[in-house]
Parts: sequence; structure tokens; C-alpha cells
Amino acid sequence: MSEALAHSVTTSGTGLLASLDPLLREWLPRQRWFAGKGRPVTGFSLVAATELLPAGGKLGLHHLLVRAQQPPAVGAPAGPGDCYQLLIGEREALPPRLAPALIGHVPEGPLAGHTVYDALYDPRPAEVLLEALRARARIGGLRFERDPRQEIREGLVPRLITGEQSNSSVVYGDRLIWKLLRRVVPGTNPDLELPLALARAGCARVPAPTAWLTAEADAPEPYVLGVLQPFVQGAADGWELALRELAKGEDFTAEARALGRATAEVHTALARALPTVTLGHAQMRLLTDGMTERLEAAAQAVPALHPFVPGLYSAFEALADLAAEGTTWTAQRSHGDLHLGQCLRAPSGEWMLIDFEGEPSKPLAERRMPQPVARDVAGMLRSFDYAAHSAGTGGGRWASACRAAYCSGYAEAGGRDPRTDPVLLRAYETDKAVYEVVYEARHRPDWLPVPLAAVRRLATTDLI
Ligand SMILES: Nc1ncnc2c1ncn2[C@@H]1O[C@H](COP(=O)(O)OP(=O)(O)O)[C@@H](O)[C@H]1O
Ligand SMILES: O=P(O)(O)O[C@H]1O[C@H](CO)[C@@H](O[C@H]2O[C@H](CO)[C@@H](O)[C@H](O)[C@H]2O)[C@H](O)[C@H]1O
Repeated sequence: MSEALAHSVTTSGTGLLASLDPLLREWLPRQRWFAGKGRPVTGFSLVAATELLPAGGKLGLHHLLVRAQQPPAVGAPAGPGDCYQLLIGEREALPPRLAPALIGHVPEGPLAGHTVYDALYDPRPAEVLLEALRARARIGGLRFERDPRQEIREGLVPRLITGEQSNSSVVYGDRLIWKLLRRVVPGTNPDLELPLALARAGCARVPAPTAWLTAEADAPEPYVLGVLQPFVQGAADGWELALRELAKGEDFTAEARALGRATAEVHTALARALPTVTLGHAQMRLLTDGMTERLEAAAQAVPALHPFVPGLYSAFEALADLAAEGTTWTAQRSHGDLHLGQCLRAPSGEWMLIDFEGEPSKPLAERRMPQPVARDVAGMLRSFDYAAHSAGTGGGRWASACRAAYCSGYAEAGGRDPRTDPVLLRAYETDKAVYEVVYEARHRPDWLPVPLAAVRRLATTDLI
């Protein structure tokens, strides 16, 4: 452990975690953002504990990084367990308005007799975070950083967003939005790295980070724990808009085309801001081997995939064959998990992209690897398919039209038309659909038929 944070993992932190242990075992697996669903939590170890408001007062506030011990997922090697960021509030009694935040009543230990809860639901702790960011505070191993050119106004009223999220977000006075990352790893996080790079490159399609939080803990590199950015007021997200238009039987191709243009602009800016590389035979083999490994692991985890494995595998082999024949591809940094829900349409009509974290279940190094931009394009094509499925009959034609319009828009804004490389696009779409099968099986089993329908199509046809 680095000396800087040695004092954060204190005896009191260890005692605190011991007293919370039984409550957290029950509470953590129920959280939408908990990544280890389907496997019991057998214990916790402390990575860091920092007191933000003193314990035992009217309101105590504890920042914890804890590792959840679990048996490994099917096919995965045993590891130390995922590290989660928790902001624990502590009161003698919880007011009724905070009932949804309840973690439990502590029977013994340093907080005995107190009630602990997820403090992000509570305005006061949320204000404490914003104050610390404004002041660029250093508390224990926590580093609250701010872009010195951007001010944070006082008196912004916080409200937690509740929704389908991998992390937790608080909106401050409709001016700023704070994303507290839940499953955290040490190292450069693309959710901060890429928006900072895009802001430096003058790209206005992505909100520029105003402030961020890092922690020095048990690893040589700090953990990135959260990012504050301007809140796009009055924005509608692409998923809601698409569903609304579908329900009305309205055409969405103009928006799909605009989304294609926005994506190409962000890709162009990223290619200018960060290094690009050429992928030859050896690198493409690694890439297609990765796709194959993910397919095999997915088929182990979700048996419904089995019948389609040979057909899906052929999509990856076709790409490996092209590479063996001498085709090369340019790779660059990209969004990494692009779908309609990551696109915001501002009241001006302009589209913005958010959430550059990448696929949360993948290791950081993999998420930061340059890849052909077809990966993001494939993510969006899958998203039109998802939207169409939610609408039921007639959605197929709608999705095809949106997919075509998106690719045209992408080409109009200076990107290469993704349809000119169908083998690459099919391989990435297949990889994404396989990822979605695992994601849905784990998080939203009712949605599993959506990616499974795509898997059936992709396994039996080579048409995009
Ligand atoms: N800058 C922003 N302006 C307006 N709304 C935003 C902004 N950033 C995020 N949101 C809203 O918050 C939600 C969650 O943000 P996101 O970054 O996708 O979190 P997660 O990684 O947890 O999925 C988005 O779907 C969007 O509705
Ligand atoms: O938004 P996140 O970064 O948390 O991404 C994860 O969750 C998404 C769902 O919320 C999931 O996206 C899948 O469902 C969407 C509809 O809800 C659809 O538009 C996407 O195309 C589909 O992939 C995403 O895969 C996952 O990483």
C-alpha cells in the first residue's frame, strides 16, 4: 500500500467494515450497479476508509472502498474480488424520505445502534462532495480535483437520478452531473481520459469534465472514483426518443443520420487527440481470438447460445481470413459501449455522446485498447435493433432504415461508410450481441430474447 493512504485504512476503518459486513452482504447484491450478480458475497476486505463527516454526530459520512469476496464466475479464474465505492451515511434514525436508501441498523461495533444508508440519496452528503470538489480538497487518500478554468457555483441543489445505471449519478441544480463510479479499478479510466482529451481537442460533442475524484490506495496507480460534468439541460436520450417515435409509428432516420454524423465527428477528434495504430495479421488474430474466447465463455455461462456457436464463430473466422490475406485496419480510441442510451439530444437538436467508460465488465487495459471504429458503429446498429424489438411487429423495417441512415450520416461527416467493410462490421456486431446475451442474462433476464434474436440472425446469414 502507498504511504499516502496508509493512514486511510485505519483500525477504525477495519472495525467499521466488520460492523457493516452482515448488512452489506445482504444489501450490495440487490443494487442495480452490483456487477457480481448470481454469486453470493462471502465477505469483504477493506481497500480504504475515509471519514468525511465525523461518526457519532447527527450525521456521519464514511467513504469506503471495499473488495467483495465471491466465488469466481463460470469459466473465470479466482481473483481477489471486485472493488466497490460506497458512500455510507450514518444517523441515529433515518427520516422517512430516506427509506429507499436504507442499508440497515448496526447491532454492534463502532456504529452500534445507528442506522446506515446509501448517502447519495441524502442532499447533505451530496453537498459535501460538491464542496470538496469546489475546494479541490485532499482528505486522506481522496483527491478532489477540478479544472481550474471551470467554477462550481454554490447552492446547487442535489438530486439522485434513479434508473438503469451501472454507476450512480447526482444532478446538481440542473447545472452539473456527478457520476460516482461503483465498481472501481486502479488506473486511467476512459470515462475521464477521453472526455478530457476531447475537450482539449475542442470537440463540443462531449461534455467537458469540470471536476473529478481519485484515490490512492492499494495499487501503484490511483483509482478514478467519479467525474463531474455540465448537465445538458432539457436533453432527451436517444433510447427514449427512439421508443417514443416507434410508438407513434414515426420515422427516425433523420435522427439516426444525425447520430451517425455526431459519432464520426467524435471519432475524428479522438483520432487527432490520441494515437492511432495499424492492425496487421498478428494484431487481428489477437482481436478475433479475443472475440472467440468471449463467445466460448458466453456459451458456458448462457446455454441458450450453444446452438449458434458455429455460425457466430464463422463471423470471426471470416475476419481472421481477410487479415491473413493481407488486409490491414486502422485502430484508434473510441467510445467502447455506444448505444442509444449514451446519446443525448440537446434542445438545440445537436447530439452529444456520454459515458466513455466502455463495457464495464471488461478489464481496463482492454477497454483502453485502440480498435477499429466499426466497434462503436456496431454498438449503435445493435441499439436500433433493440429499440425495434421493444416495439414488436413492424420494427424490423424501422431498424433497417435507421441502420442505413446512421451509416450514411457517418460517411457524410467524413468517416468511411461502415458498410464498405461488411466482414469487420459483422464480426463486431456478433461480438456485441454475444456481450449483450451475457449482460441480459446477468442483469435483465426478461430482455434475453432481444440479443438472442440477433444472435440467430447473425449465425445464419452474412448480411449486415
Ligand atoms: N452530461 C449529462 N447531461 C444530462 N444528462 C446526463 C449527462 N450525463 C449523464 N446523463 C444522464 O445520466 C444517465 C446515466 O449516465 P451514464 O454516464 O450513462 O451512467 P452509467 O455509466 O451509470 O450508465 C444517462 O442515461 C443520462 O440520462
Ligand atoms: O449504459 P451502460 O454503460 O450501463 O451499458 C450497459 O447497460 C445497457 C442497458 O442499460 C446495455 O445496453 C443494451 O440495452 C440497451 C437498451 O436498454 C440497448 O440500447 C443497447 O443497444 C444494448 O446493448 C449495455 O450493453 C451495457 O453495457
